[in-house]
Order: sequence, then structure tokens, then C-alpha cells
Amino acid sequence: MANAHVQPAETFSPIFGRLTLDWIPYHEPILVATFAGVALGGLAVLILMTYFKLWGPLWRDWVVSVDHKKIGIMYMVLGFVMLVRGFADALMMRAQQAMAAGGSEGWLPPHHYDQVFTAHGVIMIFFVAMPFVTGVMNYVMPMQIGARDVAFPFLNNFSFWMTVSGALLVNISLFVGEFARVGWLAFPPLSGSSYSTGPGMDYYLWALQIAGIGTTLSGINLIATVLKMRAPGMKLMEMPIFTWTALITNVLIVVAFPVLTATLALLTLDRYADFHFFTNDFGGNAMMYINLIWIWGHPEVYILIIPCFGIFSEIVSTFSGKPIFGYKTMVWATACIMVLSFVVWLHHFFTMGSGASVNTFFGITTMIISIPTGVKIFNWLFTMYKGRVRLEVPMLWTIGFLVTFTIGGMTGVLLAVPPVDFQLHNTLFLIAHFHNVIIGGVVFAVYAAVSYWWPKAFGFKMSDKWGKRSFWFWLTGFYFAFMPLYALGLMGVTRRMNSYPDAGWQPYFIVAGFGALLILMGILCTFMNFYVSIRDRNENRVGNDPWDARTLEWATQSPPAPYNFPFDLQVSGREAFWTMKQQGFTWPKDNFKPIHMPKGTATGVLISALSLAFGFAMVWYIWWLAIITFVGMIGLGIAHTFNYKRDYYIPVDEVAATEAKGAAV
Ligand code: HEA
Ligand code: HEM
Ligand SMILES: [Cu+2]
Repeated sequence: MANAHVQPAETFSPIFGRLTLDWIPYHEPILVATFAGVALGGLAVLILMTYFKLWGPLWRDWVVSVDHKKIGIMYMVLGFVMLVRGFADALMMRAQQAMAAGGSEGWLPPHHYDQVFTAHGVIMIFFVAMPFVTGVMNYVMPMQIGARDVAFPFLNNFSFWMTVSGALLVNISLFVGEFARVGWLAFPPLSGSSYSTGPGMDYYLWALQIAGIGTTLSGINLIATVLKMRAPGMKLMEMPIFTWTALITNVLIVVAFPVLTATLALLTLDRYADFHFFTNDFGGNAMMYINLIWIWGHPEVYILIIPCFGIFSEIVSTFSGKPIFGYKTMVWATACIMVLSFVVWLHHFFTMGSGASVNTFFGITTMIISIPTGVKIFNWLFTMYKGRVRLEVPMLWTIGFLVTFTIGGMTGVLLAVPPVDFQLHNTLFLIAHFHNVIIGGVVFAVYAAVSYWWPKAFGFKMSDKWGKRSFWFWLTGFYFAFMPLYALGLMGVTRRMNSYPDAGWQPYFIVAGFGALLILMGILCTFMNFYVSIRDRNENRVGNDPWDARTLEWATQSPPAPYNFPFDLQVSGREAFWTMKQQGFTWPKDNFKPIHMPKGTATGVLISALSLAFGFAMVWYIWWLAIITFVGMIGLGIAHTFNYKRDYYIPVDEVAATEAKGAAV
């Protein structure tokens, strides 16, 4: 069955561009079944929503909302939904490699398998990990600095919906056409027009461009928020560590993402307009792409991990009952990582002919990053040392992280040694390294963050039992799924292989597949946890400060009022809320003033919807639709500047009523 794939013929019609019925994969049973599942599920959701009359509230309270808390939660929902999609791809790969040994070709032909690993990588990085960290930053950071919202609330809503448009475009490619078969970073010449015909690569380009605009704008927004919106009295060196990491992450985003945008734009010109930036013909150079994409790509992995370091810092300190050890070194270590992350990119292509001196330089700069990272690890350990450590669920994830991330970091240092990398580059050892830091770091952090801030967001705790189950399945699942890959990598097994001749490797792949099943159990326990926690919410109600925490978000109600804080805060010292608690702080019960708030608007979601249609039109060369939607986007943007009704006041009696319901502390 393998290799049976025939690419539909390239045709062009003025109305449908190059889209023909042949591009609908109704001859692929896996996709038809998936489509049926998605369609039925979607239909069920539509019916339930209509039955319970939820469309109005969904639109008013969520879709058009500019409230940073709502937007934060929507990012998390997007992350979890896409995690299911990305993980389904992972299971397919694990199943394929568990069977495709010694002459067997397994169940996924190369044409399909290559799309699966590309989609998995793209989805996991751009539409799982990025929404997760952006979501947590959005939800938590403004409250940590005592602000009512982010600096540009409308922009925040717009950024979110652009990310959704990008994610939708990737998912549309599953049922209309195909996705790229080039790996998550799409190196030319493979990704150029000669070797990647068809729409797959173009889906990749437009999805990432659209989502990337959202990410860049959100970065600008959150930087402005930290710099301009802090409560009076909060000095930079007194901000909570998580806020520091959010600031540094967003600086990285604002510096790095434009490089991605430019790189993808150049590749788009190569593909659409016959330019030759990245081809050997006509003076182009593919190495330029490799350099540019990694100048973005390496900082990107720190964009993912740095906010997670912030999450763990808050949790360690709260659950050890101590201020974070080495506050200043924590801030400086993070700043060092920020700067260093821009001078290591070449470690991703030591083997591509830069020569010994260049490789040595980049090998050493890479190793140096271990030092500030080690500083952080030891700071967390010292925070726990002699603390009254409470092993609640968020803390379990934190300890799991400390152990797992350190192992993954160490294997990164091995890869940073150029001669070693000549052996291990693009083997499964590399795959094991980065899943080790990303799952042990980012995924664990997100789970920790969700269990930690959930009671703040919803007013009740999550289930302890299901939280622990989820943790143990993920932890053991991770080790079963990825330790065999280190061994395989050392034996020389390369990445992105659809099948392999040596049946001796098969047992390792089977163990890895078993690990993926354990992770599946972990994910199922998570959804069970959501269900059980919401079902039993009335038994698990908590006050505003259930963990005896130290930062300002815990001074608000649980869930926080739309305005977060009823009064302007005047804060001092590093652990603002802890100090307030020591001084017996309570919110005043009267003398409220009307609160000035930003108004929701549908402009963001409408422009994003047009951008989705624009992306689709560009993928399929439907030029008339591209022109109309492009003009529409610009027009809507301009029209929005004439909308002067952007704010409103919450009247005093409404504030008083809200505060009477559950005044903080
Ligand atoms: C969250 C994501 C994340 C993080 C945090 C890291 C962190 C690190 N990474 Fe990793 N890396 C990736 C994600 C990440 N990486 C991805 C996605 C790829 C591959 C992409 C692809 O090709 O598809 C990759 C690839 C990659 C390569 C390329 C290999 C190759 O293609 O052949 C290299 C080589 O140097 C490397 C090194 C490192 C190092 C040195 C660190 C360091 O930052 C780690 C520092 C941490 C520690 C060392 C542990 C704690 C420290 C101590 C306890 C102190 C004492 C320790 C010492 C003094 C050593 N990484
Ligand atoms: C949850 C369990 C996961 C499993 C079982 C899993 C499994 C896999 C597998 C089998 C591959 C292909 C390896 C190969 O090339 O042979 C892969 C690639 C990859 N994974 Fe994962 N993965 C998981 C989670 C994640 C997460 C959370 C992320 C990032 C946030 C991620 C990012 C990637 C990337 C970037 C690639 C490279 C894709 C490429 O080669 O272009 N994965 N993963
Ligand atoms: Cu790197």
C-alpha cells in the first residue's frame, strides 16, 4: 500500500484556483473516519449549545471579550484542544514505528507519515506550547502587578483570534488538501516550489504567518503592560519572578518573531513569485534560510521555557512557605539566558560545514547557558531547603520538573559538543533531548500552573486524586516513551523514519509506544480531572488565598471581579501580598469609585476570520477571494479606529455589590 499516493494534477480555474475535488481525501479511510468523528462531535456541540442557549453568552462573555482573564483562559482551552490533536499525531507515529521493522512498512505510507511528524511538530510548538505560555502570562501577570487589564486590551483579543486562525488553517489542511511534508522548520530546497508541490507547504506558511502576527502583537502588548501598568510603588526589582520572566519572554518574542516573519516571507516569495533567495540557482543560498530560521528557532525554545521557570518559581516559594531564594540572581540568570539565547543558534547545524573555529565558538556559548540555568535549579532547591514543603499537586509537577528537566538539559550539553553532535545530530537522541526539556519543562509547568491558579480562576480547587493520577502517568509515561529513544539515537537511528530495516530496534520502539499509552492515560486523567472538579465544585469551594500565597493575584476575589482590584493599590516590597497579609490587610468596604473599563469588540475576531479566509485563498491561489478578504481586513482595521465607544464605567453600586459577595482577604 505504501507509495501508492498520486498527487492530484495541477489545474487552475479562476473561481476555485487550484482547488479541485481530487484534493478532498475521501479515498483515505483514516481521514474520512477522523472527519466523521470531528463532524459528529462538532454537531453534538452545536446542538448542545443551541439547546442550552449558550451562543449569546459565548459571544458576549468570551469571543468579543477584551478581559485579559477571559483571553488567558481561551488560550488555555486552545492549547488543550490542540494538545489532543498533536498527541493523536504522536500516537500514530509511535504505532507506525512499533510495527514498521525489518521490511514491514507499517500502516502509514511515507507521504502520510511525513505530514504527521510535520503537523505534530508545528502544532505542538505553535498551537500547544505557545498558547499555553501566552495564556498563563495573560491570566496571571496583570494581576501580579496590580493592574486592571493589559496595556492594549483590544489588541490582546485580536492576537488571540489570529492564533486561532492559524490553528484552524492547519486543521483545515487535514480535510482539504494536505499538510507540508518537510519537518517543523521547513528547510529549503525541500520546502521550495520544486520539491514541495501542492498546497501543503503553503498551508504551513500562511498558518504560521497569521499566528505569528498574533504572537508579535501580544509580545508588544505584554511588554507595555509590565513597563507601564504596575501598581504605584512596585519597582522593577520588586516584581514577582513570574512577572520578570513574562517581561523577558516577551522581549524575546518581539526580537525573535520578526525574524521568523521575514524568513517565511522570503520563502513565500520564492514559492509564489519565483524569487530565488534560498535556491542555488540565480545566486540564492539555502544556508541563509537555515541560519535565519534558527536565529528565530533557538530563542523560541527559551520563549517556551522561561515563563515556565517563572511558574515554578512562584509555586516553589508558595509551597515551601518561603520567599524565593536568590531573587536577584534569579532575575539576572533569566536576563543572561535572554541575551545568550541569541548567540547559540549555530549549534543546530554543526554538521553543515562551518568549520572548527565557528563550531567551537557556538559550542562554548551553548554550554555557558547551563550556568544561569543551573543557578535557577539551585535557587529552587535552596528555596525548598528547610522550608515547610507541602506536596500538593502543583508541587509534585515542580519536583518532577526539577529531576526531568535537569536530565534533558544535560543531554543538551552533550549535543553542544561538536564532535559528539556529529554522531548524534538528527538522531533519536536529539528527539529525546528536546522532548525531555519540553515535556519535563513546558508541559509539566502548564499542568502545575493550571492546578495552582485554577482555584483563583474559578473559586474551587481541582481534584487532588485525579491530579495525582495525571501526574504519575505523565511522569512514568515520559520516561518509558523517551528513554528508549536515547538508546536508539546512540545506536545511530535517525529521526523522521517511516520504517527501518533492523528488527533489533523494534523492542525499543515498542517500549516507547507503551510510554505513549501511559501519557495517553495521563491526558485522559486530565480531562477526567476537569470533569470531576467541575461536577464537585460546590464541595471544593475555596477562599481568595487557598495556598497561603505571596503575590498580588491572590489579593483578588476567586474568581476575580472583571476589574480585578476594587481600589488602586499602593504596594511596597518584594512580596506585596505577603506583606499586606502580615499587616492585617483588608479591602475597604465602602467609598468605592466608578471603575473605568475597556469595552468588548468584535473587530478582532472579524479581522481574524477574514485572515483565515485570506490564508485559505492564498493557499489555493483563489486570487479574487484573497483580494476581497485582504481589503476587508485593512478596511475593518481602519474602521475600528473610528470607534470611539471603547470604554465604560462600572457604577459604584455594582462594585459595592460585587465586593459584598466575596471581598478579598
Ligand atoms: C524548551 C525547550 C528547550 C530547552 C530549554 C533546551 C535547552 C538546551 N538545549 Fe536544546 N533543543 C530543543 C529544545 C530545547 N533545548 C529543540 C526543540 C531542539 C531540536 C529542534 C530540531 O532539530 O527539531 C533542540 C536541539 C538542541 C541542539 C541541537 C542538536 C542537534 O541538532 O544535533 C543542541 C546542541 O547544542 C541543544 C542544546 C541545548 C542546551 C545546552 C540547552 C540548555 O539550555 C540546557 C541547560 C540546563 C541544564 C544543563 C540542566 C540544569 C543545570 C545544572 C544542574 C547545572 C550544572 C550543569 C552543568 C554545568 C552542565 N539543543
Ligand atoms: C506527549 C507526548 C509526545 C510524544 C509521544 C511525541 C512523539 C514524537 C515523535 C514520535 C516524533 C517524531 C520523531 C522522529 O522524527 O522520528 C516527535 C517529533 C517532534 N515533537 Fe513530539 N511528542 C510528544 C510531545 C511533544 C510536545 C509537547 C512537543 C512540543 C511542545 C513536541 C514537539 C515535537 C517536535 C518539534 C518534533 C519534531 C518534528 C519534526 O521532525 O519536524 N512533541 N514527537
Ligand atoms: Cu538551540
